[in-house]
Amino acid sequence: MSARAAAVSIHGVSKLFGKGGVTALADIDLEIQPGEFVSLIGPSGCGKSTLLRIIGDLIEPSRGEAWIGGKTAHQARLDRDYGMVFQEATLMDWRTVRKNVALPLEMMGWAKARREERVRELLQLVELTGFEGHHPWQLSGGMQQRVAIARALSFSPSLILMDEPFGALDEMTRDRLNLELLRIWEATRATVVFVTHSIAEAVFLSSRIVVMSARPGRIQRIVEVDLPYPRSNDTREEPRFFEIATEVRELLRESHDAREIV
Ligand SMILES: Nc1ncnc2c1ncn2[C@@H]1O[C@H](COP(=O)(O)OP(=O)(O)OP(=O)(O)O)[C@@H](O)[C@H]1O
Repeated sequence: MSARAAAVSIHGVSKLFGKGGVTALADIDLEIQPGEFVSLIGPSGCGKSTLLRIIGDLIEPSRGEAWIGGKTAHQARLDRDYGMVFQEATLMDWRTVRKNVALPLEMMGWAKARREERVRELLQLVELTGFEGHHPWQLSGGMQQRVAIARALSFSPSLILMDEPFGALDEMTRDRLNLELLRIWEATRATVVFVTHSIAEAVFLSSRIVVMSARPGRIQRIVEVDLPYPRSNDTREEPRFFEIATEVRELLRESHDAREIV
């Protein structure tokens, strides 16, 4: 792997589901540099999750290639270069917070003492120290997502893939977790690819926003977000924040199903 390889490199990717079925993605080219925070936004069904899953080697493209840090997506998965977080926290209800976060490390055969040390660090990072012995059902939705984020970070992945991780949370909780996610991102220096339906969330978090159009899913435009990091709640009040949000909203309106976007 070359030191200068892109974190994600997508070349001519198309995805067709079933024979003569849905063309979910057509001719996607995208390069993401190490340490970037890139959001994918677009109308429902435009292929955001499909693209994220191709990057994560959960599904194969029908055409084209996905390279991760100079490796094939498949090799990157074998090397555990990914952390993944989905809309549902998918925690194991019968395991405590500590044991949920430790699960990938257990599967990799880490010794107990090393595992415990790592879990301690991770829970500190997501501000859940003190909740080690709780079960998922004793936590709020936002706390559960923080456990899922800690678990995804357990191997110190270089790439974190997030599919609407805060989509099921109320707006206040989402805003707070957005801030926390930026702090974690800055601390880990990982590359993040983030799927969202929320324009405000995309602008607040991202260094670039990939605006997609529907049927078949294509990249309509990539919007640079030139708001400086670290960002704070004040960032959401800046005129530049509104300008970029308006630009993204207008791009989405140009695309057919833009009314589905909130
Ligand atoms: N496993 C599958 N089999 C058949 N069609 C699929 C499959 N997965 C996705 N699709 C279709 O591919 C298209 C893109 O789906 P995808 O879930 O990637 O879109 P999305 O932009 O993430 O949507 P949403 O914003 O609603 O989550 C849709 O038309 C969907 O019905």
